Amino acid sequence: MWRRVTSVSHLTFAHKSTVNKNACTFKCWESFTTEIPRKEKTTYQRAKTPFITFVLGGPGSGKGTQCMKIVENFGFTHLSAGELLRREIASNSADGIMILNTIKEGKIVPSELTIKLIQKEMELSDNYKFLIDGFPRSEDNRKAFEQIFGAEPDVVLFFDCPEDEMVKRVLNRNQGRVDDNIDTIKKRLKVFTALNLPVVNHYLEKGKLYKINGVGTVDEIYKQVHPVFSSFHFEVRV
Ligand SMILES: Nc1ncnc2c1ncn2[C@@H]1O[C@H](COP(=O)(O)OP(=O)(O)O)[C@@H](O)[C@H]1O
Ligand SMILES: Nc1ccn([C@H]2C[C@H](O)[C@@H](COP(=O)(O)OP(=O)(O)O)O2)c(=O)n1
Ligand SMILES: [Mg+2]
Repeated sequence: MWRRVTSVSHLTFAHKSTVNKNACTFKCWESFTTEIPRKEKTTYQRAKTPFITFVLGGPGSGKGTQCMKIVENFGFTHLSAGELLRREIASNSADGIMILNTIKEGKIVPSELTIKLIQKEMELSDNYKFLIDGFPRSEDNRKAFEQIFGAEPDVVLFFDCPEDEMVKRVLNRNQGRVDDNIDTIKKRLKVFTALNLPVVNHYLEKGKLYKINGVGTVDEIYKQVHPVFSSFHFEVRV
């Protein structure tokens, strides 16, 4: 269910993909009715233009879980910034200790480092559809990405979830993560409010934000997510 919650605007900024350029779009869509605007038939696959989705939301808001369903249904490649950083720690790379200490403190790793890891994965992939999960987490992340890639995302999903629900989920996550403890979670929530919400507001103003109610069962939440992508006429897997 979707409804328009803010005014109409034209996208006039520089964009790598020509498909959405100057397209008339709405500032923000919030789940309310299943009717969301049908995008014109796209040529993403033929053109191999990267289709970039940023997946935002606080810790435990369900980003990774919903990304798995988008991958299953629409064949995206899922790049979790946090997962790439954890892999870097595990590989004992030169930056590993710094990344570990940053994550333990609930802080944000320097943008250039995270972007380098994302970029490497994108270059290794044959796919053109990417979910970049947990990125950008700050205005600095966002600006550095735009500068390095010379592109903006096509879609930004934002999983809106109350803090108490996020804390409950993170404490039950059981993945042995160094940052899934109450002290670090409190710090991460503060960092989320201070640094990530400005990014959310930026994309709201740009007309790219799809705000998803992150409370409910996984399937209930995915029912709000699916129409965002079907509106782009990607092939749906059966
Ligand atoms: N809708 C939901 N209801 C209850 N638990 C959920 C829901 N979605 C995800 N979870 C669980 O909550 C935890 C955090 O989800 P996750 O997808 O890892 O969130 P994020 O990537 O935003 O931190 C995981 O253990 C996951 O299985
Ligand atoms: N863009 C990013 C993404 C994650 N990080 C660091 C800081 C985050 O607290 C941790 C974990 O991120 P991750 O996205 O895996 O966390 P959640 O799935 O939201 O619980 O990684 C970062 O520094 N910069
Ligand atoms: Mg995650």
